[in-house]
Amino acid sequence: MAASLWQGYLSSTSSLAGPSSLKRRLEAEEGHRSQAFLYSFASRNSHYTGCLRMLSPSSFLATPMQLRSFHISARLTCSATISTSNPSRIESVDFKKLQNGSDIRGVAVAGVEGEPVNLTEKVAEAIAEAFAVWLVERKKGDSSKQLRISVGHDSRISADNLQEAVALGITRAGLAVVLYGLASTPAMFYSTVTDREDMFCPVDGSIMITASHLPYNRNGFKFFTDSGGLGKGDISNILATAADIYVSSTDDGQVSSLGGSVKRVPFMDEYALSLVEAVRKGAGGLERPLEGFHIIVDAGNGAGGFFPGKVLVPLGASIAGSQFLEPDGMFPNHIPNPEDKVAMAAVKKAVLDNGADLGIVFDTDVDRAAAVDSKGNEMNRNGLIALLSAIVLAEHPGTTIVTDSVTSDGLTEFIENKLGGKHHRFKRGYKNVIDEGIRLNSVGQKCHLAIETSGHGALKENRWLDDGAYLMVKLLIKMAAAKAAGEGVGSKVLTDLIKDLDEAKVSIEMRLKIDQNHTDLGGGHFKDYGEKVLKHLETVAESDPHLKKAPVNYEGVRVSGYGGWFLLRLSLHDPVLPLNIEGPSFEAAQKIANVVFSAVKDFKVLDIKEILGVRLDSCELPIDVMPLYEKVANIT
Ligand SMILES: O=P(O)(O)OC[C@H]1O[C@H](O)[C@H](O)[C@@H](O)[C@@H]1O
Repeated sequence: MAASLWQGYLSSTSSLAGPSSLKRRLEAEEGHRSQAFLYSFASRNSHYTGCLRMLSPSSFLATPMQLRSFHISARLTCSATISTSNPSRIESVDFKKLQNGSDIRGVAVAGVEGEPVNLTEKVAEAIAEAFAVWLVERKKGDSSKQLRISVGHDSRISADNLQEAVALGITRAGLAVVLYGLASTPAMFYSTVTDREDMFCPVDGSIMITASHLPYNRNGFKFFTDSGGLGKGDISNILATAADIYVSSTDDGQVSSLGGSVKRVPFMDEYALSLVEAVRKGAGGLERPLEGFHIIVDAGNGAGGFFPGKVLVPLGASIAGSQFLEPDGMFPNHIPNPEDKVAMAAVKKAVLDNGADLGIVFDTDVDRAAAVDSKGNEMNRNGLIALLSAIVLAEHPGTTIVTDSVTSDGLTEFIENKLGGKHHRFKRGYKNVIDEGIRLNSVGQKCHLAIETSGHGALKENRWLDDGAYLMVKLLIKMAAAKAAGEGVGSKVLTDLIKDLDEAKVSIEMRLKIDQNHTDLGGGHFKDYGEKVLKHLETVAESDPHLKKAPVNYEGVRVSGYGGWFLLRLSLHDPVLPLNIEGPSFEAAQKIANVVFSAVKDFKVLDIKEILGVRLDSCELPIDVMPLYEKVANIT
């Protein structure tokens, strides 16, 4: 039996508790990883899973307690023929719980109390295999060639392990794998519609390994074909297939090899070039249309670090002061999330400190974005929607703008009365919003932009690709065009576009939890309970002369009154009723909060502490409702 000797880094990313198997994964790196071998085997008395990889010091970290610094250099002797004589059945997993709307999300790294790992490598393998099976079924008319799937990931610490597992699952189903490494979610969709055989494109399907802005211990998957992101129904089917694959597999120590159907290509370069070309085209064909502009990017240590060097620099912009471009799955600086106040404050500070013209912030996987102008004014949430609406409506007068449900009344007024467009306020959820934009066009109602307050957004001209980077491309084109027209360099052209947007003085978002362990729930489903709360609130609101129910509304209860509005709705995923309130003053917001409070206070399963926080004076606030006042920091 010939033994192979390897040297590299050994680290643990799994629970220290329980009789979990030991897996060692060895990857030989030769040149550009032209040859990759994957071995796995089990050991009953080990209490951690391991990962060994050569020359890859950055991503393999230790237990979450010491994640930043734990690296053990090890010499391991490993034989491909090792096997156990007693194969153990793998631990049971509730695959349904991994569904998050049209995404898959789970806990991939152990160590956070109350959050056991449910997205193990074995689970990931089964899910990837199930996606491959789904894809084969869908493309069965085209059986002449081996189908291929691209795989990319964001900067999470579990990314490399999951990527290997995903590649294994796909090859087991007999499909080819194209690995992109660190990538953005929109680039993955782009790979399904790009004609570049030297890059193995178009691929038939694509998997992005990401959990967006969620904490470091989570991870998940998004799936694409050339028709866009998979929907909820497809994800449910894939998870059901994956559960079957998973239970019929054993952790038997058999050698698995990725074989030769795995390729690696620098696809992000190709995608970045498409953004560069879009700006050049939009700016009248100039090679360096951003010459003279100083633009700062804050990637929050996610996957967006490519943007300054590969998009802005070729266009001629200065990127000095751009920050947090290095991928770091512990997100040491701030959460990469354009809705997050700390993230927005960070990019704002960088813009002001450096005297830049514009700041751009991305979420972890770059399907969401926001901006700040040279004065530090934030252009996110309603502001970003207003800005993109102004740009799109100038190109397509009268078009419909589809948004999510938590957009402001001020935005409607701006789109309809100032820009002459139509605001179609739909449901929360980027896929809901984008699909609605596509549907409207199919029934003859023109729509060119579908965008959420979260910073997700898609344009018809860009194949409805949900792409934060492309939203920023639209802003860059506007700035470049203004410069070319002799209107000067800077972001004033953007600021001016939304000067008539009337933003509410107070904007509050709360998430009222439905306690699933409460005896009053009586074993019922939280969604049914939430619906009861909403029904009751609706009845109360209808009988209150100060209030007016929104005439058209697609989810929850949306009501105007006291110069502002509220929306209470069921979360898309969680046992939570998110409550949004906007008002012209804190007093008005309090009055609105009182309405909701009085209506829902007898629903004991609902945690209404947060509303209490709005009702009381700050001096009377109990400690546990204090966080509300951070939310109220939106008072302008
Ligand atoms: O309904 P919520 O819990 O507020 O979540 C709603 C959000 O869920 C996910 O994060 C989706 O990616 C977003 O598009 C959506 O807006």
